[in-house]
Amino acid sequence: MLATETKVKPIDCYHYIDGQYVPSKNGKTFENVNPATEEVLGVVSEGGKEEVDLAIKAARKAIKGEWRKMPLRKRSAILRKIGDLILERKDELAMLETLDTGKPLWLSTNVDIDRAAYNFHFFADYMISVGNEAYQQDDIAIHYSVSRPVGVVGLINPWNLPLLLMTWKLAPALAAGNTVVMKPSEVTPMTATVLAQICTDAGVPDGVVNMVHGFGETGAAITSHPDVDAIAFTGETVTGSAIMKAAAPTLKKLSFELGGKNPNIIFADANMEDVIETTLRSSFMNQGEVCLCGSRIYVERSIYNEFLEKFVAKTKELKVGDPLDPNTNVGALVSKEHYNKVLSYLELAPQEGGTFLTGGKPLEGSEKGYFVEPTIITGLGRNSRCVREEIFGPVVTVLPFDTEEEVLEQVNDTHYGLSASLWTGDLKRAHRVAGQIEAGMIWINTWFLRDLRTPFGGMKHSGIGREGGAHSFDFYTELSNITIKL
Ligand SMILES: NC(=O)C1=CN([C@@H]2O[C@H](COP(=O)(O)OP(=O)(O)OC[C@H]3O[C@@H](n4cnc5c(N)ncnc54)[C@H](O)[C@@H]3O)[C@@H](O)[C@H]2O)C=CC1
Ligand SMILES: O=C(O)/C=C/C=C(\O)C(=O)O
Repeated sequence: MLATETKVKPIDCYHYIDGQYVPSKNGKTFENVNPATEEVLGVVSEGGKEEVDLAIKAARKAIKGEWRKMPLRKRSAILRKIGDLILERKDELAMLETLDTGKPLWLSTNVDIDRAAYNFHFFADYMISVGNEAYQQDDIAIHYSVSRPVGVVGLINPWNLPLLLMTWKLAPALAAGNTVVMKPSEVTPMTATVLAQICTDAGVPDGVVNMVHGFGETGAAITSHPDVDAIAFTGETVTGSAIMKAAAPTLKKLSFELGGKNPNIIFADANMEDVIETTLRSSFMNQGEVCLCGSRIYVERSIYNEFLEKFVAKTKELKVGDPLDPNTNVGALVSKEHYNKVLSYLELAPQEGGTFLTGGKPLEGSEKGYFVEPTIITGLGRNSRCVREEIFGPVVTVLPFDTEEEVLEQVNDTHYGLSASLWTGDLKRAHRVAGQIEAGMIWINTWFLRDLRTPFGGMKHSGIGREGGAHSFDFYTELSNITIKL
């Protein structure tokens, strides 16, 4: 531990199959490392084809069981209970999340774990309020639709918001009556391991929630398995592409939330104080490891210098370091591999003509842990790799622009299309520009303001489909239309 000792002990992570924690049959494990200290937190069972088969078999059996037939109100009450139990175990879960990810403990507590509970509370309410379509066609016929669960769903997740993203998929999947096999990231396995037990404690029948730990090969064994009906995935764009290929022979339903290189567009008439405060969050929250972070910042030329002066000054005030210290703003990057990836872009930036206004290097004086100083780069060309590629760390590029047309052209000149944040005091311009940005989610004069009913997801190489409210239900259900001739 660094500054603060903790009573919560890290856990070894086992698979969860048919309501039981189980090790791998062949005893294979790998180490789980705390990215802030480089200490080994524990071991994780590494699942192979055998564990994936067992988990899918349990889920397949359970799909015929009581879960999907359970009265809606009872299933909803179980979802609510899962949310309650997450909140009851909030301190423990927050600490495990921080030990696994390196993010500040206050962030795990107030964002990740709160939202994980809310994902269940939201869908517990949502599931009892939705109905299906019905149409009367003159005096000829009545058409109505009935829904059923998709079946066995594979939920595959990354390491940046481990419990938040797992529950974002698990809650609607369960609400719709499916059974699941979860595959958390190999880098952050602890909170999903606890979540599996919480589901059982809340009354979810055995076999409905299963989990297999492991690397990409374990995920691939799920995505290619003939007895899995659908895959919901969040992670890298190239992984999404590999999953699509693996899922093709068995024509699985797919939901993808992939990478991004999101623009912040700041016009001269925006409220500078709000701009600076929010840009600080959209750049460096969670060490920049949020798919929605705005890492390409475009500023209208007349306020470019003023923006940079204020933004750099505030960035320099950010405290980087011990995730357990309540004053820390930016913690450790999630793993050595990811740290090296981010550092490789910091090496590249000057070669591409960039200048660091702050940061640009590992945290000074830090001997252990994967800490990188929040970094602002200017002077890069629009085609430089640092401007075009997803770095997924505390690194932003800032470029000036002169006209609306010019900035829109640059903003849309990318394969990604996840989110954007647009800043202006002119309402007409706000609507006009927002309507032309090729992204799934656009915030005006704010960032990461969420309502779980809204469509969440990306276009182009940033994803397929949308999550949230009715959109999640669309994915996790199959519809049959029934027509009665009058
Ligand atoms: N936009 C987003 O939401 C996120 C994007 N990323 C991006 O991805 C990069 C790497 O992060 P990772 O977690 O390693 O992402 P990843 O896409 O490699 O892994 C995400 C999950 O997919 C699994 N997986 C990997 N290969 C697979 C395969 N062939 N078939 C099935 N499952 C597979 C992994 O084990 C993990 O559970 C980051 O540097 C960042 O650029 C990471 C996290 C979130
Ligand atoms: O659902 C949310 O509010 C946030 C989701 C964030 C991601 O999907 C991500 O960072 O990968």
